[in-house]
Amino acid sequence: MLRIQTYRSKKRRFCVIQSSGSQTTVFNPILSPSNGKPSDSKKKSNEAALILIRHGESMWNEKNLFTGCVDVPLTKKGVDEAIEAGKRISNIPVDMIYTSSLIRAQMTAMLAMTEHRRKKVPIILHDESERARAWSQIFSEETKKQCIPVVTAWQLNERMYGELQGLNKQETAERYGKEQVHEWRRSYDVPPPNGESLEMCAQRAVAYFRENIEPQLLLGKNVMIAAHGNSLRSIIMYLDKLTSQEVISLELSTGIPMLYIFQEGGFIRRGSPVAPTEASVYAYTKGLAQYRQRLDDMLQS
Ligand SMILES: O=C(O)[C@@H](CO)OP(=O)(O)O
Repeated sequence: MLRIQTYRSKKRRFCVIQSSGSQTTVFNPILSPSNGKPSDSKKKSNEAALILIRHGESMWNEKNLFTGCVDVPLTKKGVDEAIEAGKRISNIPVDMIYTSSLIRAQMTAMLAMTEHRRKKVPIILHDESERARAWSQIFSEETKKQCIPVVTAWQLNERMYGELQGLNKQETAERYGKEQVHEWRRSYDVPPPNGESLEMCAQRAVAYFRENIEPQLLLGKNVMIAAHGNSLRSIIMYLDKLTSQEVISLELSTGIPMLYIFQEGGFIRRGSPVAPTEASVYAYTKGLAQYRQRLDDMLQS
């Protein structure tokens, strides 16, 4: 069973961003601009878009090494995948971005946003110290409206792969047997040696999602999460109510964004937008269709 921290409804009323360590920042959300540009979120909405994206190919994906919490950058192919993912979601509103603290997820989020038609600038919030917070302030309200806050959270990091980190996946399967390695990689509750099982990964990733990201969705904020194969598998298990058996066969490709609509407290899976011109995606909700229309109008004028 998933063990998820109980979540107090009181928290849902505040924009509280909890990031690394014990520090909690009260964030003043970037409000909808009033300059005729498309408003990305509605203040009083019970509907919001949620985009999940696994990072593009990393240099250790390419070498077929167990990566886990080792901080490895994207390959050239991974960069291209992130840009391609950005094209797929270029018409979906994004008000806030959450990434893990690992560079491959952060690169993916940033590269994807270079393709977004709204052309807001993603800005990483630094709260590692009081000084880091103070020194990264923006002093123009107008500029703030054209930015997207990016929250980095270690809780969204890849599952810690223990003593498998840095080992070749093929060689490990030859040494310990395919079945054992498959169990370590895909089972719900069997941890790799000295590492995290998916269940342990869920205890931090899903708790973070529920405590920090769901409140934003409830406020009508459209959110993108750039994270990892297993931290996202645990979140999808929660969103899609998968059993510990069903999650075994859940595989995520690198760089493919997945869209959910958050509506009346529930999540509706909408697959992956295939191209910016994929009409059906924008017909999912009236809000998305209207957003896209406003983008078209803005870019024509
Ligand atoms: O090596 C890793 O960290 C992960 C994701 O790339 O691998 P796996 O497919 O075994 O979960």
